[in-house]
Amino acid sequence: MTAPTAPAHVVVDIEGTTSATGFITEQLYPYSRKHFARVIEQRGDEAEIARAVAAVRDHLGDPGAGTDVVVAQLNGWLDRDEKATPLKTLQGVIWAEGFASGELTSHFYPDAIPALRAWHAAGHRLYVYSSGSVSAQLAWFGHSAEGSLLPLFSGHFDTENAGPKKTAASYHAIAAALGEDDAARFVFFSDLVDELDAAREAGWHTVGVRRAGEPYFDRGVGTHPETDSFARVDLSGRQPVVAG
Ligand SMILES: CSCCC(=O)C(=O)COP(=O)(O)O
Ligand SMILES: [Mg+2]
Repeated sequence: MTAPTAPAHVVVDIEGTTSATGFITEQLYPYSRKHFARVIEQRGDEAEIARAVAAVRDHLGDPGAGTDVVVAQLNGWLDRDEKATPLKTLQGVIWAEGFASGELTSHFYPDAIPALRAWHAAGHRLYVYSSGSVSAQLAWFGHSAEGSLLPLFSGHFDTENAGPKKTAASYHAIAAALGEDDAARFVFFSDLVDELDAAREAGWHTVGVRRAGEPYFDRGVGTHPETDSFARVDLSGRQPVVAG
C-alpha cells in the first residue's frame, strides 16, 4: 500500500474566495450589461457567442428570438445573479474585451496571490473552478495588478466543461479530465457551502473561505475547515490544516 500524500491539485473558486464579490457585481456586471447587444450583433457569428445565444433562445423556447429579447433574458439573469451558463459565456467574452483594452482590472484579496504563488512553488498544481466562464477566468487571472497569474495555473473549469458547481458529478468530471484517480489529492476552496458539500461528496478535501463582508459570510461553511485568509492554510500534510 502506498502512503497517502499531500493534496496535489488545488482548485479555487473566484467570487468570495480569491476575490471580492462586490468588485465583480459593481464593476464587471454593469460592464457586461452595457455590451450584450453590441457583442451579439457584431460578433454573433463566432462559435462561442452563437452557441450561447442559441442556448438563450432554447431556454426561451423561441428559436427566432431577436437580440432585444435575448438581451432582456440575459439582464433578467443578471438582476437575479443567476449563474446561467449562456450568461456567463457572454460575460466572459465581453469582459475579455474590457481587460484587453485596459478598461477593467481584476481584484484579489491581499492574501490570495502570495498563497497561490507559494503553493505553486511548493509543487501543487493549481486550477480554477468557477461559474465564471473559462474566457472570463483567463481574462481575470491574466490581468491582476501584479500582472498575469496564468503561468501559475494548470487548468480552468467552468459550468460548461465540468458542469454545475453544486453537483458531485462535476468534481468527478474534473478529476477524470485531469486523469487523477485519487480524489483525496484534490482540495477545493470556496465560499459557498453547497459547492463544498458537492466536492466533499466526490471525495475531495475542502476549505471553506469565509471573508467578512462577503454575501455568504452569515451562512457559514458548515462542517468544512474554515478560513478567512489563504495565508492560514497549510497544504504540506495529508490534508489541509487551517492555523488557529
Ligand atoms: C471574473 S470571473 C467571473 C466571476 C463570475 O461571474 C462568477 O459568477 C464567479 O462565481 P464563482 O463564485 O463560481 O467564482
Ligand atoms: Mg464563490
